[in-house]
Amino acid sequence: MYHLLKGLHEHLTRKEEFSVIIIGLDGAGKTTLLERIKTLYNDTPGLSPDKIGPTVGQNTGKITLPSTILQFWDLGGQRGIRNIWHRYYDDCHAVVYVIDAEDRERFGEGWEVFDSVLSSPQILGVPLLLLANKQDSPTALSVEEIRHDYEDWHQRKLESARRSARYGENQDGGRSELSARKERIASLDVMGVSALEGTGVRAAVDWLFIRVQNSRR
Ligand SMILES: Nc1nc2c(ncn2[C@@H]2O[C@H](COP(=O)(O)OP(=O)(O)OP(=O)(O)O)[C@@H](O)[C@H]2O)c(=O)[nH]1
Ligand SMILES: [Mg+2]
Repeated sequence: MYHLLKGLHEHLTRKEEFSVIIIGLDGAGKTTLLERIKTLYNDTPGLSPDKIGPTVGQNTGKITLPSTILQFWDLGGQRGIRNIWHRYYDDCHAVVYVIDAEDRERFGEGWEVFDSVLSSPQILGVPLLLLANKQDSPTALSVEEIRHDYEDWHQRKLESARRSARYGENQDGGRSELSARKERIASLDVMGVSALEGTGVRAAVDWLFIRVQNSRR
């Protein structure tokens, strides 16, 4: 009887675990975000921002929510180590792409990388959240401005590719993939956060919590 009840209790209180990867250019604030999430949700606080250096490899963190565990993988964003991201794609349940909303000079590079993430077939159906970080800075672009900047960049890229007839139809696997990507951009969720101050971080975690439940794979 004891074992039966114990088993039942374990079954009823079991938590489902989901993996979330956090990617984006170096310096976007991914590790600061992960450590902020740990501080907000765990008893043991995460590292303070002044203790965080560039990530070579990965950092992990886990938080417990009602009936759910979110396991985060924060991956280094330096150019030379971005090519390991794809190894995490098969097993992730959500993707967070962080952009430094303050660093206008690197938007182009950020969108180029984001575009290759968007077109990765392994994560085509996986919830994807774009976070415009550093909203505490007076010079940061707002969520709307970030969205427009990406849409403009994408439009320009399509036009220049059309001129050289290399993008979309030919190189990227045909019309269906291009339209899947367009759909994805149209329904893209963008949220503003300050990893440094914690603003918007709970709203982003709520988004992840809801989206991973709704799209189990
Ligand atoms: N103002 C401001 N600065 C931030 C914020 N988040 C991160 N930073 C700063 O941005 C710099 C880079 O932050 P990291 O968290 O190390 O960036 P990362 O994306 O993990 O970089 P890699 O590990 O190299 O990929 C640090 O100086 C942070 O203090 C933010 O919300 N606001
Ligand atoms: Mg880092």
